[in-house]
Amino acid sequence: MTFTIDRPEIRNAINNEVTAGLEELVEGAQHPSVRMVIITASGKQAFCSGGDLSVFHALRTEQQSYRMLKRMSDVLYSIKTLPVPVVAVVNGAAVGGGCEIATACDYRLVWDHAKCGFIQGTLAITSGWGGGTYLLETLQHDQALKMLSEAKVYPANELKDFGWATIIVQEDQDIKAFFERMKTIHPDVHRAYKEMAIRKWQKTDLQERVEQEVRRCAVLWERDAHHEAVDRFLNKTKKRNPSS
Ligand SMILES: CC[C@H](C(=O)O)C(=O)SCCNC(=O)CCNC(=O)[C@H](O)C(C)(C)COP(=O)(O)OP(=O)(O)OC[C@H]1O[C@@H](n2cnc3c(N)ncnc32)[C@H](O)[C@@H]1OP(=O)(O)O
Repeated sequence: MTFTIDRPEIRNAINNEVTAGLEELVEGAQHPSVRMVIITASGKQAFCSGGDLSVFHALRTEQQSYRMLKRMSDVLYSIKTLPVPVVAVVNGAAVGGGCEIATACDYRLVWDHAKCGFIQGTLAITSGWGGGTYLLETLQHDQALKMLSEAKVYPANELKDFGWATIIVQEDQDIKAFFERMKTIHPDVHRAYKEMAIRKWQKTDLQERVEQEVRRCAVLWERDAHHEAVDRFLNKTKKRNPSS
C-alpha cells in the first residue's frame, strides 16, 4: 500500500484531513495481502513540513494541543507497529512533524536533495507526535540528542552518516532496486522480523514513552514563546503574499 501526502502547495503540511487519511491507511494495512506500506508525498520540494501552522496555530492551550498531538501520535504509533515493513520515500524536505512521520517508519529512502530535521525547537516546543521517542530508539544516543536539540535541517549525506537515512536516492532506479531486494524475501519473513521489533517495543513501554513526549510538548505549546514563534512564521508568509 502507498500513501501519498498531496498538499505540495503547502509543502505537504499535515491537517486533520491528512491525519484521517493516515488512520484509514492503518486500517487498510491490516489486510493479510498487504506486504509492505510506503509513505511518500507529492512534488520534489517537500515530503512533509509538519503540522499545518495555518490551522494548528488556533490551538492555544495545553488541552487543545494535546488532543491534536495525541491523535497524530496514536496514528504514528499504529504505523510504527504495523505488522509489515513501513518505508518512507522522502521526496523532499521533512521538517518538524514531517521528520517525525519519516522516523516512525522502518526505513527511510532519502532523495539526495532532501534536507530533514527536528526543527520543533525553533518554535519553542519539542517533538510531539512520538518522533523524538522513535529517534532515540533508532539512532546512537549522541546522534539522536544532537538531531533533536540542534533543531536544524541536515543534508542527505549527513542524515546517512547519522544512521537516519537508510539509503540516499539519486535516481528512481535506486528505489526500484531497494524494493526488488525486499521482494526476494518471503513476506512471512518480513512479518516475523517486524513482530520481533514490536515485541521489543511492547516490553520497553514505547507507547508510554510516546505519551510522555506528547504531554511534554502540550505543556510547551501553551507558552508565549511557542505562539510568538508561530506568529512570526505566519506573518512572514503574509508579508510575502498579502492575499494569503
Ligand atoms: C509536533 C509537530 C509540530 C506540530 O505542528 O504539531 C510541528 O510539526 S512543528 C514544525 C511545523 N513546521 C514548520 O515550522 C515548517 C515550516 N515550513 C518551512 O520551514 C518551509 O516551508 C520548508 C523548509 C518546509 C519549505 O521551504 P520552501 O522555501 O520550499 O517553501 P516555503 O517556506 O516558501 O513554503 C511554501 C508555502 O507553504 C507554506 N508552508 C510551508 N510549511 C508550512 C506549514 N508547516 N504550515 C503552514 N504553511 C506552511 C508557506 O507558508 C508558504 O506559503 P505561501 O502562502 O506560499 O507563502
